Amino acid sequence: MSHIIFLHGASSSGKSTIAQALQQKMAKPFWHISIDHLRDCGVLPLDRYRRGEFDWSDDRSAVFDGFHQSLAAYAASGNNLILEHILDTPGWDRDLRDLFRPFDVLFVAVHCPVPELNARERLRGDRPVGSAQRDQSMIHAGRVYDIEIDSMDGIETNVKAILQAWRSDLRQSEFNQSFA
Ligand SMILES: Nc1ncnc2c1ncn2[C@@H]1O[C@H](COP(=O)(O)OP(=O)(O)OP(=O)(O)O)[C@@H](O)[C@H]1O
Repeated sequence: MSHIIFLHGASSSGKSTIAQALQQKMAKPFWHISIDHLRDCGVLPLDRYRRGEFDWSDDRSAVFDGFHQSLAAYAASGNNLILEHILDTPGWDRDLRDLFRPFDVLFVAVHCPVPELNARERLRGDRPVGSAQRDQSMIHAGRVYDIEIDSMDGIETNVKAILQAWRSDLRQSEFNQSFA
């Protein structure tokens, strides 16, 4: 059975940083995958959306549906995934729970204190400061995780905690088959 380690946190909470470090520590190959990777390698005609030639709101749903189904297809073919993603749209949680049913999913909350989130956004300089704070205040509500980590504990501690949870085989999140 393929494994999916799902890092769920606001933008700038540290998901990519943790995913990269975790990938180096796993005893088996794990893909590190995110919608950002599609965005950044030219799969989508982003410049044409930005110029207004296409309307992103017409296409967003199809893009993410395809992304979500591709994740399940990768896993169904025997690939293990470290997924970083944000469940910020109604229905995505249900879609992913259905798609990931055949797989072993470790659902990880990545938290970060608000002043640090704002500082990271300020440093990145490519997004409005405060948007991550807004996301963070909403995306974790009602979620049930296997493990919750705080980015301020440091990458090494976070990776160790995730590895320990993954190896424990104890799964209690909303992605678990027996979750009621
Ligand atoms: N533990 C940490 N301590 C200090 N800085 C960190 C830490 N983790 C990440 N950062 C920094 O915070 C910024 C955002 O980190 P990262 O890209 O990992 O977050 P993310 O959650 O993947 O964000 P996004 O969803 O926007 O891609 C980066 O500049 C990164 O270097």
